[in-house]
Amino acid sequence: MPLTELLDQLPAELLLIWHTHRVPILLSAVSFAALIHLTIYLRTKRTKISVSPAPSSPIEKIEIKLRPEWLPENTTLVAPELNLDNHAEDSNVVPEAPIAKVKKGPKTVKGKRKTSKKSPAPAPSFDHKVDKIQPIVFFQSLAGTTERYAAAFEKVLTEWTLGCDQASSFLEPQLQDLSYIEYDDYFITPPKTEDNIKHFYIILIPSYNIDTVLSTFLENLQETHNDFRIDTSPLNGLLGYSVFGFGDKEGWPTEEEGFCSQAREVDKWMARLTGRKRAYPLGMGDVKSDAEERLVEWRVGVQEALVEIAEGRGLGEGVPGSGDPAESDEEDIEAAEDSDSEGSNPSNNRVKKTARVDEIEDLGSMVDPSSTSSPIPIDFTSYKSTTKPSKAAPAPKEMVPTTSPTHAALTKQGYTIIGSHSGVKICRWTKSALRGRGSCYKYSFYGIASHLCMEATPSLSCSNKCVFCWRHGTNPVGTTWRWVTDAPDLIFDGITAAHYKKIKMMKGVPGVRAERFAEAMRIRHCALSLVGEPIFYPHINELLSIMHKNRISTFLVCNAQHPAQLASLIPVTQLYVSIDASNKDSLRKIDRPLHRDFWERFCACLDILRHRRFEQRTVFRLTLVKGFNMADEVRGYADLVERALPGFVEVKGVTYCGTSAAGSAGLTMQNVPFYEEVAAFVTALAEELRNRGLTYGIAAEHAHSCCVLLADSTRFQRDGKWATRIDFERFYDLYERKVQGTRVDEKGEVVGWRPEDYVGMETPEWALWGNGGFDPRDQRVWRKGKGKKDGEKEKEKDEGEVKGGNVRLVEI
Ligand SMILES: Cc1cc2nc3c(=O)[nH]c(=O)nc-3n(C[C@H](O)[C@H](O)[C@H](O)COP(=O)(O)O)c2cc1C
Ligand code: SF4
Repeated sequence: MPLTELLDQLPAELLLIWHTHRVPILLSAVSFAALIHLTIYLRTKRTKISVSPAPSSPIEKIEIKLRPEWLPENTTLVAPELNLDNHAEDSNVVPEAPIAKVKKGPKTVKGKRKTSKKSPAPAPSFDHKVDKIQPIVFFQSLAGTTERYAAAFEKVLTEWTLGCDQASSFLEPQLQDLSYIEYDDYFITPPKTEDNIKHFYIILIPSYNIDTVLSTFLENLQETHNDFRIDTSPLNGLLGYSVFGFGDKEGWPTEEEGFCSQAREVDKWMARLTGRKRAYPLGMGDVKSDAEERLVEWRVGVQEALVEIAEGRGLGEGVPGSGDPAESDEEDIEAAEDSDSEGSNPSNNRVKKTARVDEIEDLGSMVDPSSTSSPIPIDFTSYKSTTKPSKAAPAPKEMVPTTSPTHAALTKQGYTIIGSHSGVKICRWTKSALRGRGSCYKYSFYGIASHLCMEATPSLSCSNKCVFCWRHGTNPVGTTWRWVTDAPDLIFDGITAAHYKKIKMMKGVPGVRAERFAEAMRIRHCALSLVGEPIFYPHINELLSIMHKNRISTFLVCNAQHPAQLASLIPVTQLYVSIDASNKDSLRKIDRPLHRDFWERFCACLDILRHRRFEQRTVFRLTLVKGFNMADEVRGYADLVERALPGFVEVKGVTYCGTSAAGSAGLTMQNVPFYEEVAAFVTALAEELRNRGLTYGIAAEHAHSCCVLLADSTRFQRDGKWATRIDFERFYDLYERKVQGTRVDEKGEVVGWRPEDYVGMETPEWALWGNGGFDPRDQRVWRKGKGKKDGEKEKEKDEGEVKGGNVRLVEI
């Protein structure tokens, strides 16, 4: 057949083939495509796994996302600096560039469609023959005070409901922590239960003039009220409610100055959400004076209101639910506007209803751009007003003014306050070393002689309220830097001068050794761990540079709550992160963080530490508190070690100060672990890490301060012997680029130094695990009643000074 004829017939032939074999052809094509897809997928997965190099490799790339809300406020750290490249040397990380702090986008509220503003849901009638009252005691607590009051309150209320004449009308009161419940289950409508169960809300809350979980609760209440799809009074189905606030008159003497401000806000929003079903007036108590008394008074009033309801008389005259018409919504708005203009909590700004139209048009600029691809949630509930001109920001205040009670309390405890936010204190180990009675564990592990060490902080404020913090109740707390800021050189001059002054005062103390006294007049080390959070200070990098320039080593401890600042930190001699718990729940209980997203912040800090391990010595500091963070947490801690791969893990038993602050945090001597218990914990942790193929071993101990050191044996051993000590001079030389480091990039070019570049001498024999950790050249002094017992492993659970009957243990 000629070619032209063949070509003419080709389309018809192909069509015939297609019609005859189309099913197998299609199936083969689909299978082929699936095979290719699967291959690509598996290859990608394998590639991801193999990207993670061995722990000590200096070419690991990790991506750490710094959320916009983590960017510090009122500091000199600006967005472009906030990446992991901001070191004294080059870095190999590709961080996600943080975006400027953005306005919070509107929240999506799930709820039923609003029927009509003018037709609130029918109020529940209470038939005392068949209906039951379910009281729910809600509380929120950051530092534990309200939680304790709420638990006691619920107990007394339960006894009362069981014993009162109307007992048959009451179900057992429930206690609910607002931190754990789903707001939507309770604060959009009353809980769904059997028809004859009617709810009564009792709310106990403290007040915080900073952004905390309480702000979230308040925002939720007002957003629910403002959501046009939800009835303005969706909690009208409640029998009633009442709120009690705990505040502090010492700091916030009057309501105008903020006393119980958030309790007042909650009461206001609950009035709106319930259609004014305030069963008993808002109660308020000052935790430092009359809280107990006020709470009892208020409870009696609430009980009387409950009796009225149980006996079918409702909430009394003039209150909706008793037949009197609800106050109009307009009045409601007016009242809210008034209270706004009176300067209520700035975190609780609302959208005025009259501003709604503008806001709908404005929404485009407020919605998170990432959400625009998905179906746009209908949401006009933002509480941040865009129409109201913002008031000028108040001038910053001093963190610890000289006239404040905090200043007086800290000074009494031996701190010298420098400027208005820095502090220095001579620690007991410095005194001990001056007298030849031994240095702290930092000497055994790293070679820091305590008489050459200064303990200081540039920020007395902290964003946690750890249960074991012995400065508790005296140091200020806060989530953002909002204070007058002192210059770093002034702080440096101030703390060093104060330290020397304190050393000089030791001149006449019996036992002080002349040579050590002379040596102490030249500070060699600074432990930035005294109190508060050093990286909170906006100019921390400048302060660190001054120290390094003066050849003072820096041991900086941070609480893993400020990832942006941690990412921006220049290298320090040894970087610590406090690891106070192995999981979110436990961390919340023990650190009582003020940040809502504390766990995400914590995890981000671990990732930053993982990256930092290539350029400086990184340390996990675990503080073991029996009953809080020890039992069954070994695997959890091992997970965290595996995540951050620190060079060292210091495990320390908590030190106890028998102050009322510790007691009120629920801490007693029973929470202090014995040294054997700490040692057993460390042994179990080391085994768990070994089982995971991680190269940690127990390097050293300082039984005297109940502290054990785990270290990465691939990095801190020399010829099979532990070398945990530091070559400080070499660190400064590396820092000043007088000598070259050995950290290389992917191309093999030197980009900086590694912790291995300033490893010092071998760990001395007496400091090794099993040898106790006390330098034989020093004289060991036993406190009264604590003589040396058989064997070195006696129960050294309360080393410290005895002051006024209280055991005060001093950690550094
Ligand atoms: C950072 C901070 C801010 C506070 N702000 C206020 C305030 O604005 N008004 C007030 O009355 N009390 C304020 N207080 C006092 C607390 O409300 C009070 O200590 C309360 O007992 C804390 O309760 P909690 O332990 O259950 O968290 C504040 C306390 C702190 C630590
Ligand atoms: S992080 Fe430190 S200063 Fe802050 S509360 Fe905890 S122990 Fe105290």
